[in-house]
Amino acid sequence: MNRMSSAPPTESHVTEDGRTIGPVLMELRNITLRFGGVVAIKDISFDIREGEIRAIIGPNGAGKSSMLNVISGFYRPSEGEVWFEGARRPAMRPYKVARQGIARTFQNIALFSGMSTLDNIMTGRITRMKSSLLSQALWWGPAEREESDHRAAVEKIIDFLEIQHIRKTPVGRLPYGLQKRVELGRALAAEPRLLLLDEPMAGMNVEEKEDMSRFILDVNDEFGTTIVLIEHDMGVVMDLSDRVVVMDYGRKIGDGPPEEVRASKDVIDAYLGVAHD
Ligand SMILES: Nc1ncnc2c1ncn2[C@@H]1O[C@H](COP(=O)(O)OP(=O)(O)OP(=O)(O)O)[C@@H](O)[C@H]1O
Repeated sequence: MNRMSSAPPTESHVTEDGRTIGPVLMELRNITLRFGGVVAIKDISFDIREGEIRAIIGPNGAGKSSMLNVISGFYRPSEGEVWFEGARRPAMRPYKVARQGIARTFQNIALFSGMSTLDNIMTGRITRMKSSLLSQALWWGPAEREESDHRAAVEKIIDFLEIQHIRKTPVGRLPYGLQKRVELGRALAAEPRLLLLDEPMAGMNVEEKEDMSRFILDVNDEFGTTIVLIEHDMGVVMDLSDRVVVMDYGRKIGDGPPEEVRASKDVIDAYLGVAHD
């Protein structure tokens, strides 16, 4: 499926499957990230357009998670700049980045296992809560009204992800695929503009992968959410993404629509391990 055509950074265009890809939402400019002597990312630049699904792929240790952490604001690059919505993003704490509309899921599930599906998704609303902790604790005035608004938003997500039947179940008792779906729900509860998914299909069986793929596409289609995902399953990457960044040893070795990247000799050599014709 060709879901992407190139367009200038300020212009929108419509994909073959009828989705609108807007102007550049985030730009990574010459990002280098060092951990002591280890250079995890070496001078990488790329952009992320509004409404697109952007994949980051590469072999183990290529620097994908490090890049996601730069995008999320968890890591500050050693060199280079992150531009978000047309402005250079200053160094800021992760919760401030979250308030800018960036949410993520993790490679290993990071839910509260003793809490219900509903309560876990509710924690995703924290960045949108306005009333003070004291008024929430006292269940006072504005806090009560706010709580019911948040509750309504969470119920919508539960319907959207088709998890009504497990809304009261402690997530630790759920099968893996459903836990990943709850984690997606928690990220969606923040109503992000940019959603970062770190290996959303890892450890899933075929059916669970199909379900997750469908939900990722639906989130993108229905809410217009821009999505960046790291994924090892090449079939999934090729089906879902508009554009793919390929990393190897901290460098960018490919960037473009999936079919273009798949045909690149550098990428085949580094990552796919497929014999050349
Ligand atoms: N916090 C850290 N401290 C030191 N080195 C790190 C740290 N995080 C990552 N690295 C190193 O940076 C490099 C890139 O790691 P990273 O986890 O970003 O790669 P990856 O592509 O996500 O790998 P994987 O697919 O295995 O998750 C590796 O050499 C790794 O050992």
